[in-house]
Amino acid sequence: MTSVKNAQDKAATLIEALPWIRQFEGTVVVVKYGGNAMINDELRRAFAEDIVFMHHVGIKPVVVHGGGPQINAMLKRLDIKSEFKGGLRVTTPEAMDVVRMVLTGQVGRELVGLINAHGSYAVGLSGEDGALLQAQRTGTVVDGEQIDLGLVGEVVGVNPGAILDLLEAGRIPVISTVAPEVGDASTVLNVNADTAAAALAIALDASRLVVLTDVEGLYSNWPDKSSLISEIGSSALRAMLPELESGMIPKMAACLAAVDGGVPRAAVVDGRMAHSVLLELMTFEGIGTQIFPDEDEK
Ligand SMILES: Nc1ncnc2c1ncn2[C@@H]1O[C@H](COP(=O)(O)OP(=O)(O)O)[C@@H](O)[C@H]1O
Ligand SMILES: CC(=O)N[C@@H](CCC(=O)OP(=O)(O)O)C(=O)O
Repeated sequence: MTSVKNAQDKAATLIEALPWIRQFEGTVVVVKYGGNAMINDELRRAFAEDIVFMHHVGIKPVVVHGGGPQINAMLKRLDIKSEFKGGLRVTTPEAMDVVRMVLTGQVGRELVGLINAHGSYAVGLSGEDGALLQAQRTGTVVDGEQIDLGLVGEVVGVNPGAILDLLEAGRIPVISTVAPEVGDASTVLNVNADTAAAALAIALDASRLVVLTDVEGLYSNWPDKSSLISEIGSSALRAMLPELESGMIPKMAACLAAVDGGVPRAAVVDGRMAHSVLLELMTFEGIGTQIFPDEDEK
């Protein structure tokens, strides 16, 4: 009897996914995989399974990855100092070489390998390939003071041609977020992966931006973990932005930019939970924090 009940539960779970599969079929979903969410092999494998599952039900996943902790580890090994201001890494030319090497040569390669354990789907590329991203140097403001971040860029242009070609060919693009500087393609800039994922989601007309990180979502009263916000409209989030700290600043600014730019929903979910991408996309409740445009306010 138990096994029949188990089988029925499994069938119910599959059926729950049906309206979502219908809704997202044929659409682009940009999934940002944060370095802090790449905790162990089991979770990384579950992430790759979610992406391959999406591909097989007719969704077009585009993976944009981070790798902040992995960059930190390599900088430490090489004895290069690095600090964050306003959630962004102050990037010297020496650090930039490491950022590019780790994101494109290490983290991106590993993700491609994990996805391709299921078949030859994933193709890795960076913002430099096919002039995918163009970036402009940017600073940040901390406590009212303008800070120079060095070789850090914000995305000012996206050439989605290379991605669209890959999607058309049935591939899964895996993107690392270093980008040539506008007007000087020989200089590469370090772009925060959340920022880049939002720009790509807008340019690709994505139906969702899903951001995996190492917290359940956005807390209204960080670090009080009882204050998880399950959904928030764009104006309310805009009002919260000046209060946010560290990595949540670029993350929430990116979700807001995506929704303002026409992406119907952005969500921040807990990448420490296996299959968080599918749970967010394919269940009625979703998980984490979902950001919606003001006009959808109930
Ligand atoms: N209001 C908040 N709600 C949730 N997390 C917050 C908040 N403010 C700051 N944080 C911090 O932001 C971190 C996520 O950003 P970050 O470390 O850059 O993640 P990732 O590597 O996934 O991009 C969380 O681990 C948490 O320490
Ligand atoms: C400018 C800037 O801060 N760039 C990030 C790029 C990687 C990233 O965004 O990684 P996560 O998503 O894991 O945080 C950095 O150097 O760490």
